[in-house]
Amino acid sequence: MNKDSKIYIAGHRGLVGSAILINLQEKGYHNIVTRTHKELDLTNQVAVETFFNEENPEYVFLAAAKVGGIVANNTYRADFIYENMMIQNNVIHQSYLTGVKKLLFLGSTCIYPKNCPQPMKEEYLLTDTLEYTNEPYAIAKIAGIKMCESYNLQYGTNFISVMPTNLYGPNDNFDLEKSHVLPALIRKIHLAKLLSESNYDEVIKDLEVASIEEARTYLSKFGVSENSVEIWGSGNPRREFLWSEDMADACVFIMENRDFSDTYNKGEQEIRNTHINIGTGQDISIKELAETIKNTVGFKGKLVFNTNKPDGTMRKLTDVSKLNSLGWKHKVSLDKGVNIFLKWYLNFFDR
Ligand SMILES: NC(=O)C1=CN([C@@H]2O[C@H](COP(=O)(O)OP(=O)(O)OC[C@H]3O[C@@H](n4cnc5c(N)ncnc54)[C@H](OP(=O)(O)O)[C@@H]3O)[C@@H](O)[C@H]2O)C=CC1
Ligand SMILES: C[C@H]1O[C@H](OP(=O)(O)OP(=O)(O)OC[C@H]2O[C@@H](n3cnc4c(=O)[nH]c(N)nc43)[C@H](O)[C@@H]2O)[C@@H](O)[C@@H](O)C1=O
Repeated sequence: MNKDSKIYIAGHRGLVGSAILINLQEKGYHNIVTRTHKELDLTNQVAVETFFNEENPEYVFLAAAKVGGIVANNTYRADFIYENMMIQNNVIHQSYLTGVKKLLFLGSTCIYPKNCPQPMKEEYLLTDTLEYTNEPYAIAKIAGIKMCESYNLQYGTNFISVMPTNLYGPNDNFDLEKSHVLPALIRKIHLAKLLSESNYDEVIKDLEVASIEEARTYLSKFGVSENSVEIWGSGNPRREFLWSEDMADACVFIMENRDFSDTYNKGEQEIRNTHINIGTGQDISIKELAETIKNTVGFKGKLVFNTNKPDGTMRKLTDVSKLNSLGWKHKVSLDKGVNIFLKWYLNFFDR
């Protein structure tokens, strides 16, 4: 990519897409094309075809997807498989047809088997069955990896896939039902603290409700009160978390420094491992994460584990040796990230 290259970021208002946009702008890339979901529905084949023919981007970051936490994945199973397959089919196929020079497809570490050996190496893809709560999403993501690989092998395209671990950062989703664990716990524990301080105006403002009674009724559905906060599952699953700006930096680094031909080495094993994990290589239990957030927020109440909610995969620690050997390593530790993230969240709701 050079600084004048025409670059399309699909999903530029999301958690990762917004961080990629800032990262590219900071590095001097200035010919960036974006469309909001409202302006261009990527599940619409004709609209995507028209867009690619009119704009002719040279490089594509595919960061648009139907995304959510464990309960959203398990509840909206049809939406997760349909929308993700449609978005990636349309964007990847049109990128091929219009001669895009390089595309980066964002998958997820949930592509690996439920009981995968740890840490998870790229080569463990398709070696066993998947975790059921997010199987539709994972199958769509595996289809995306195989689509990139297949187009490269048959048509000589240069499409690269990356598998991010759990991410968090500015522009994250804080919806208490649909979000991932880190934003959900920041918001739930912060609201519990506000209740414990009788700071009802702030609770009402955060939840955009009419009264504190309405707020309490809503929060009780999520086990949030002045005395305690409900944590889904047993607290025993372990997760790895990467700050979204680090994720964006890794994406731009790979687009700048890596080609499909680097990963495709003509041996069968290499063809199966064309994707690259992106993570920190360090994980933490949900219980430890909840305690860390509780201390950072300064909440004095209890954490209550609800084992009627799913645990999901017990562990998904990424092996990041491939990424590290390319010369990229994360910068933001989880402790630092949780601190900046809490500040971002408080400023966001202060606007
Ligand atoms: N967040 C995480 O922890 C992880 C994310 N990933 C992957 O990283 C990528 C980015 O995720 P993330 O930034 O968190 O997701 P977000 O939900 O924050 O952003 C996704 C973006 O895609 C857009 N989008 C969704 N559907 C459509 C559509 N039909 N047409 C056009 N735009 C659409 C959304 O717009 P709108 O909001 O308006 O619908 C949004 O801007 C995804 O591929 C995801 O699967 C992988 C592992 C972990
Ligand atoms: C990124 C990744 O995200 C999803 O997989 P997940 O890692 O299971 O994601 P999660 O962040 O929702 O949960 C992590 C753990 O945390 C526990 N947990 C506790 N309390 C809350 C809570 O309040 N909210 C949520 N969401 N989880 C909670 C929860 O029970 C689970 O044990 C998939 O979309 C998958 O497809 C994917 O790619």
